[in-house]
Amino acid sequence: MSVRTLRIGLCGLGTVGQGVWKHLTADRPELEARLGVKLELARGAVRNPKKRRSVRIPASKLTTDALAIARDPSIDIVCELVGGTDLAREITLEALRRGKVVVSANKALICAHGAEIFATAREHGGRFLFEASVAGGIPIIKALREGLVANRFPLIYGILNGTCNYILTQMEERDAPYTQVLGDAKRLGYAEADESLDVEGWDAAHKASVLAYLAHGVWVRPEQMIVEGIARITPADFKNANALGFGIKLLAVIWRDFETNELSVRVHPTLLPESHVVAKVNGVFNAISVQGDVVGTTLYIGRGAGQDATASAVISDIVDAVALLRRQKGEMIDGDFIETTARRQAPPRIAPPEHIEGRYYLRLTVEDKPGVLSAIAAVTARQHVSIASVIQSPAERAGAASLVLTTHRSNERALRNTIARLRRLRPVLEEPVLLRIAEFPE
Ligand SMILES: NC(=O)C1=CN([C@@H]2O[C@H](COP(=O)(O)OP(=O)(O)OC[C@H]3O[C@@H](n4cnc5c(N)ncnc54)[C@H](OP(=O)(O)O)[C@@H]3O)[C@@H](O)[C@H]2O)C=CC1
Ligand SMILES: N[C@@H](CCO)C(=O)O
Repeated sequence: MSVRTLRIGLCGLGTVGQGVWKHLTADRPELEARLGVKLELARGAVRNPKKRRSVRIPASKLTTDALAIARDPSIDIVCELVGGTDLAREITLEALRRGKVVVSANKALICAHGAEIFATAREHGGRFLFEASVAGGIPIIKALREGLVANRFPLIYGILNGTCNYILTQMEERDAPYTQVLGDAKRLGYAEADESLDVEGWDAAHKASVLAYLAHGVWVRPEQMIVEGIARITPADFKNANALGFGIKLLAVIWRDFETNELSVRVHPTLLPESHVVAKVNGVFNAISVQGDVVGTTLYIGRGAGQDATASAVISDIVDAVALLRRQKGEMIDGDFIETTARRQAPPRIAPPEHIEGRYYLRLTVEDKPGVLSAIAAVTARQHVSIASVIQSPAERAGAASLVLTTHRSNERALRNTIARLRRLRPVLEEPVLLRIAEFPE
């Protein structure tokens, strides 16, 4: 019996694409023996074919026309690794309309166009696989969709951006300047082509949107989330957090109250108790805690970005794609691909800010003179925000003091109102810095 050859097209041969090319080339004999097919890295699309790359790719296989790969009838599996949402959407839809399997690492694309992509796949018998889109090498999509299918998920939280975790770790451990560490993260291939997506929290928001869809069956847009990045965190915040017994992590939190049927999705720098396992996850590593109503808490840790970890996830999807393609199309049934683990129940509503509760850390740079603290306390009191502790230290600017307040339990609405009023106080010299204090179980 002749062995079937499956042809793979890689749209994008940057950090991730070259990793896939490298490892698939090295592992091909082993994979082919296991899968019972021949795998051919048939074509690759790039913007600049003359660019030097870390893998050797015959010029005859390269094109600048990524859509030609999506439309090529001889290509069975299309890997969309160009990034962005415009060309990436076109590649994905063109390939799915032809019944191909599309493998993607592109969380921005899924967050913006996931509903359209899944609908197109369903309509045309294509398949869309996206393990690499969340948490790099951690198989969190498989865990949610397959391993935890028996569960509902009241709480999913964790570190979803490797670049930010790398930056925060380096700032805390080495006292390294923010811009220098960001430059290192870019050189190491962790950061997005537009690094503001990382440091402003949007990349983690895109990933949280993908996880929220898998867990709850609704697409939550970034505008419906609280999204705050790490750019305003200073070495003083690490010092203050340490003094209070905390570390600082950029966390994504997906919380659902099944009684009120409300859902909130947010991304923000968070103070985590130093003893918390997620607080100890450093560098480019990601960590995701998933609380299931049947299983309890499960935790996933691994490299969240970078060439090899991401290639590992893409290759796992390619292997799944081979299994899907080996089955007769006519025999495919809905159940062989579970799109979301969410139950068939009324979709959740987005929780209003007054229902999102927690404790807060507020850093203010203020004039160092009598009456300032009481003016600030009057504002918090009017918003029913109760202060738990105050740390005062000299600020960097002359004549100013840095005030760090921590609060008892309050809510997002009250804190928003508090900050809006504090901004208007004359002795408050800079934009307040607000961090959340985690209250998660271990
Ligand atoms: N880097 C990482 O750690 C991770 C990245 N991802 C995601 O993977 C995807 C790819 O990321 P990454 O590899 O880092 O990105 P890169 O910027 O390194 O690579 C992008 C690739 O796409 C090619 N490309 C861009 N525009 C076009 C175009 N118009 N036509 C043809 N080719 C084009 C580029 O060509 P050329 O090389 O000629 O410029 C390059 O090869 C993104 O969606 C990203 O979010 C997901 C997980 C981890
Ligand atoms: N820029 C992303 C890549 C992985 O999705 C990160 O740093 O996490």
